[in-house]
Amino acid sequence: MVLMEESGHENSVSKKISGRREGGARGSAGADYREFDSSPAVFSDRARRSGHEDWTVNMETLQPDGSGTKPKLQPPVPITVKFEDVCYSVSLKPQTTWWDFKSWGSKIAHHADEKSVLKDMIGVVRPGEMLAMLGPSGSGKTTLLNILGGRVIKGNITGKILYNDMPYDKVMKRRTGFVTQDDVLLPHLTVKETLVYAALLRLPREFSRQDKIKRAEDVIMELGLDKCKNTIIGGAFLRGVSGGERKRVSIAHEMLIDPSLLLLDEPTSGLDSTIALRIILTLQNLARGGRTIITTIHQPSSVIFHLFDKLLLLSEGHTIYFGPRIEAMSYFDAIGFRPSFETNPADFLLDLANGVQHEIDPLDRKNHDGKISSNKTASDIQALRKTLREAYVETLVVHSRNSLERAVSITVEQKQGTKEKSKWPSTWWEQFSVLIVRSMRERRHEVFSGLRICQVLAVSIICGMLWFQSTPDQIQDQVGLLFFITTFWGFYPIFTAIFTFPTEREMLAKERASGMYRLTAYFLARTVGDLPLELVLPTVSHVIVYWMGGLKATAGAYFSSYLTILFIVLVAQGLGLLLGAAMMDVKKATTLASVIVLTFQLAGGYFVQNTPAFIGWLKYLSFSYYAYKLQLATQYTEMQTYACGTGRCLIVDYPAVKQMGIDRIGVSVMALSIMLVGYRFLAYLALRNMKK
Ligand SMILES: Nc1ncnc2c1ncn2[C@@H]1O[C@H](COP(=O)(O)OP(=O)(O)OP(=O)(O)O)[C@@H](O)[C@H]1O
Repeated sequence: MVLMEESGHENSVSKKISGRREGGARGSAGADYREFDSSPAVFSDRARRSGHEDWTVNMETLQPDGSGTKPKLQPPVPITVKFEDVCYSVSLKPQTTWWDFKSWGSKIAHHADEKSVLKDMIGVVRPGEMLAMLGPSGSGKTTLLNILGGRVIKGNITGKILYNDMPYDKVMKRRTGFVTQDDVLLPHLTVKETLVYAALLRLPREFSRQDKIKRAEDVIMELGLDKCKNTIIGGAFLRGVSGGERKRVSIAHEMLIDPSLLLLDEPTSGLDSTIALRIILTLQNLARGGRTIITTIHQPSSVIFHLFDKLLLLSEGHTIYFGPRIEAMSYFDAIGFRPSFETNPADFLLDLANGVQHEIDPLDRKNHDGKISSNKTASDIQALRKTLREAYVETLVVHSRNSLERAVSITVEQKQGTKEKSKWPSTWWEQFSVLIVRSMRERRHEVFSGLRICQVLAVSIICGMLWFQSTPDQIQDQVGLLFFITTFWGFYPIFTAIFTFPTEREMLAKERASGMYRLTAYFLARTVGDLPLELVLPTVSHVIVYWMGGLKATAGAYFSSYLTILFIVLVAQGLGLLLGAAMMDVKKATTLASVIVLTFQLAGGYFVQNTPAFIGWLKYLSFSYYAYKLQLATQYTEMQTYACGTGRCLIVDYPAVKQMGIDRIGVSVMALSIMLVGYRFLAYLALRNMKK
């Protein structure tokens, strides 16, 4: 009965879309659900019968051999993903803050609770198949997808996950595309820039630069992004492409490399039904080309539902169905659940996973618009979920376990390597140069934003006016100006550099997870790439302040003062990078930076001249101290004098200068050089240990 309903439903869908019929009458429900897995033969037969070929949306270029795309990508490597008894749990520690003593007590009193997120997940997806993971919100779809994509490191994972009977490794990483639920893209790049840079980084070395760009353009066409290719991606506060277009860019980003295994987290959420269908059709076409596709999906339309080959239905972290999509309804019919009125099978299955079964009230059955009732009490919901879980486990015991090949455990797997050598898609130098250009393009708006320019110009002009044409005779004012220049350019860059890594954290994690580039290439490109832009503002400011402020008008003094400013900017930038990379949280990093900035400023040698011995060492940590000393040395000589009382005194004897001294310049240069390299090196280490 249900089988007929399902077939009927499929027919009506097929008719609506393509006028073709899908599937035919099948055997009894029990007999139908004899396979845990669908064999390739059965699958390809099904694919032929599905008759969806004429739905194609400009798919020619996505043929398995890459026809229509020049040059040809390697044909996909067939990948079978098997997972068995996969469990995932996380420990929920009580929230403790160091300043809240009460929370310490609660931490001691309560042991961390283990939260089971996934329990005994089992399944297999073969090349050519598209698996949909369906389930209510919070049922564990994203978590399982992340685990299958090798992207979960926190928590406790047990079970077996194999890719062609091998563990997940670097080779697999580069064959895998992963589209996250939130689109992780650089907001200031255009669609075309985003995809061209991705192509340059991700496509194999055999491709020439022109070929890579051509591939990006082809994918833009395939995903219908041509109209918006020159529009910026945008973000929360920056108008860019639409949500649907952004999602398609994320998918295009992965499709560029023509991955053999493609994982997608809710690729259709927030899209209208036509675009959603188009995306799923694209994925189906990719699968037909021999790829393995695994996607989570929230609430598919019936049309979309019928495009999936396999279905994994989750309920509260448990599987309640895994198998061919076409057999899902017959399975539930066989265990006593069938829709009592015509409905989208996906809705029916989602309701079941939610522990709800809608029925037309028998008393109203005669009425055409009969009332829909559902057994919704909490205990009923739990009972239904339990029944479904148990029924699935029972079915699994009888039918399916044997069809999954046994494999070594996940812990053993991780120690084994694959024989195939992992290769970076591009050379270090290529990675560096693409990343440097990308980073400069992404930041061009930021660095030259009108606001920043106005800010620096305003401060410089005000500063120039306040100290207008000062002379060494006004020694107190002039050393004040030198200290101000040092502190301003010593701290301003910290607060811009702090944002560098935390704001790109997700991007970095995503790109590193897909093996796009080496961390050294990214790190150097990100830090070196910003330099020319970061150095323009201090250059402009220095011209204004130096000449308005009446500082020493010789080329030697001007340029050495200028180089000192650039030096301090670089050191401060390094400290900002370190704080950002170590904290990976802008709020925390800025708070810590403000404490450090104040400490360095106070210990810089201008405000306090007689520091107590126990804290006197602090100045040696302050880069302001060394930079201020260098600035003094650029302006004054040993024998230079200033007007004091009725006569003239040596500048080196003026208290603020005397306690700093203008000798031993080499030590200051050395100290700043160590900081310049040291902060960056520590920042790199912090980035390397960044939690995903
Ligand atoms: N690291 C973690 N710490 C605490 N809870 C976690 C963690 N990872 C997952 N969970 C919990 O596991 C459950 C499943 O989350 P998951 O994001 O996989 O659900 P989902 O089915 O993808 O939901 P949605 O459709 O809303 O995205 C949620 O209750 C989530 O809060």
